[in-house]
Amino acid sequence: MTDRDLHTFIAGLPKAELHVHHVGSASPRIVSELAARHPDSKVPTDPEALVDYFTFTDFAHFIDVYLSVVDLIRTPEDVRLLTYEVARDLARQQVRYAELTITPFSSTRRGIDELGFMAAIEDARKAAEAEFGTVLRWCFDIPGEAGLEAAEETTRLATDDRIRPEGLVSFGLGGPEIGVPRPQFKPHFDRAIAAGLRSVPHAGETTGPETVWDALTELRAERIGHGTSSAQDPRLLAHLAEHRIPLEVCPTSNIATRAVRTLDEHPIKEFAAAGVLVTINSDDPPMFGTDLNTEYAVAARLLDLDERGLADLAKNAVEASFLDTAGKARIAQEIDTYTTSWLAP
Ligand SMILES: Nc1ncnc2c1ncn2[C@@H]1O[C@H](CCC(=O)c2cccc(C(=O)O)c2)[C@@H](O)[C@H]1O
Ligand SMILES: [Zn+2]
Repeated sequence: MTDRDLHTFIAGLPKAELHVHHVGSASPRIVSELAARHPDSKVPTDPEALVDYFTFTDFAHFIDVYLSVVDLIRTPEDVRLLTYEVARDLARQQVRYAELTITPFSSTRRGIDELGFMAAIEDARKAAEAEFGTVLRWCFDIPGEAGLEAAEETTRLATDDRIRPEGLVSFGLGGPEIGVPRPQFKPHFDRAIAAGLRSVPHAGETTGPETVWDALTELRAERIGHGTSSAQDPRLLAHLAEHRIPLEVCPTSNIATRAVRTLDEHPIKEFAAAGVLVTINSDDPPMFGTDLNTEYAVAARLLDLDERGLADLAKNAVEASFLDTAGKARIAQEIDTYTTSWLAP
């Protein structure tokens, strides 16, 4: 298969995305529009200048820049625009289903009314499903570095029946890991799980495998965001494989935040060799100069996959998703039909 064929195949392949951040998905077009609405911001309005602005020296720098984009989102209408446009970008890549990680605390602490925020994301979700056919679900994450107040507020927004949005399926934990031990959030995850949410913390992105163990044992993680450092612990890899706990792998993100030095050093091969269920994701695509299709092409190169291998990778994400059985079967069938017809003589 030529590179061109590979890209064409991936572009048409029906996909699910499990690890992509709401604000981190704001394209240069969306960022420019928001920056123009709020001209006092330090974020450049010129899409070309954004390329430099989105070049990071380390993970902490990435979070600083990320929060400057969060500062651009000030009204429920900003939230609606962002969400709807993100869904449009996903639909263009044949993403049929996406679990979008949203940090409601960052918006409510900046003064957006909580019910207005929830109404805006739900309005965009319904419009996107009707107009683009892309199904969106939400993961509300705790920005761990903001501490227990943020954890408490995120848990309240995710579990209060008068507030929590219909599309919410899971509960996460993001931001820096260094100096932010996972076990302190056990009570919050316990409450979220009791309220029917699935546990999907980031872990092992910027710290070692012990953080992944903490996510599993303390936060009862059903999937792990990144889990990059799991490769350093063969017993952990065996545990992930045996218990079918998927990793949400985001290769280009790990290079952009300097969590991994080069793509060739990325541990995705070790994960696959250990039998871990690997899913491919884009994390904060425009900030990392990527998109989901590009991440599939990267995975194809690193794992040496042909069309059937890529289709299996796409089906991993469907299997690891929080869709119901019928929803999973529908997308998996679509992937098979597409692949069979592509390969037909
Ligand atoms: N690759 C990533 N790995 C980890 N997280 C990632 C990644 N990409 C995006 N995020 C997001 O970054 C946010 C960080 C927000 C944060 O730390 C913070 C700290 C103090 C105050 C405030 C505030 O709002 O005032 C926010 C997280 O909520 C998460 O959703
Ligand atoms: Zn992430």
